Amino acid sequence: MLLFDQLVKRRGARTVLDHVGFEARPGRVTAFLGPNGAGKSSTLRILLGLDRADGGSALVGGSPYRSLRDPLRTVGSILDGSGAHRSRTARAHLAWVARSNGIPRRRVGEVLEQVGLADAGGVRVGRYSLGMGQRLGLAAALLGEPEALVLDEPVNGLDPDGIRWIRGLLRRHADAGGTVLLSSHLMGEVAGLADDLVVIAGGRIVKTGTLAEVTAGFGGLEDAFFALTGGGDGAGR
Ligand SMILES: Nc1ncnc2c1ncn2[C@@H]1O[C@H](COP(=O)(O)OP(=O)(O)OP(=O)(O)O)[C@@H](O)[C@H]1O
Repeated sequence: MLLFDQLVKRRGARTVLDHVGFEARPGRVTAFLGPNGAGKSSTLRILLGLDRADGGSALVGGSPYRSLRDPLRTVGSILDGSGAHRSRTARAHLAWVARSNGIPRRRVGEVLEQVGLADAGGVRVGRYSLGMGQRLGLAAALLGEPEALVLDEPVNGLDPDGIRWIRGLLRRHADAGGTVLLSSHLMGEVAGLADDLVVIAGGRIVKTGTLAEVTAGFGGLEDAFFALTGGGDGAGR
């Protein structure tokens, strides 16, 4: 379970997160939807201990990320690409992440297989396409077999096959009891995948609910999204 409660973040005089509160529950895929600049990455960065909130809390299974004993075994994440050095091979990168987190080496081969990079594990990351980089980021997120996955714009750079593949992977993770939270600024991507939607605009949560609940009274998710987010104007205040 991922729980955000009254989260406030200020940057200078601007409030970029204004009492953001929602939850992502086990067994569900939760999509965090909003236009560019709405506050999705800021929210996820606080959850993952990369940034501090000015108010409120963000908890992973009841604890702040920084106090987790085994973070990679609790929550796997993708933020800002794979984080791998260009001169390293994918296998070497994953082996390093595994070693520094006490994760058995055998997991490296398993996750490469799981994300469809088994044949590209020996290739330097600098030669990877955008889509391969996304797969590598997901491999690192899966290394510790975490209960929760937190993915910032995971389908960016994936082709239609890749999008179908990641949908299946996230669906299986949730069906096995895991928690999945993914952000997106493209509603079409999440329509066929998410159980629950959380819509943010201008640093405020404007709607939460199931796909049916969020789209009720609108022509579809796209109409709902534009109506709720004010036509895509997500610039904070
Ligand atoms: N390091 C920073 N310094 C100053 N302002 C920032 C910083 N990071 C984000 N912001 C601002 O905070 C607001 C929220 O940005 P954030 O990246 O969280 O939005 P987002 O919903 O993830 O958008 P995108 O889809 O473009 O990544 C924006 O107005 C952005 O310009």
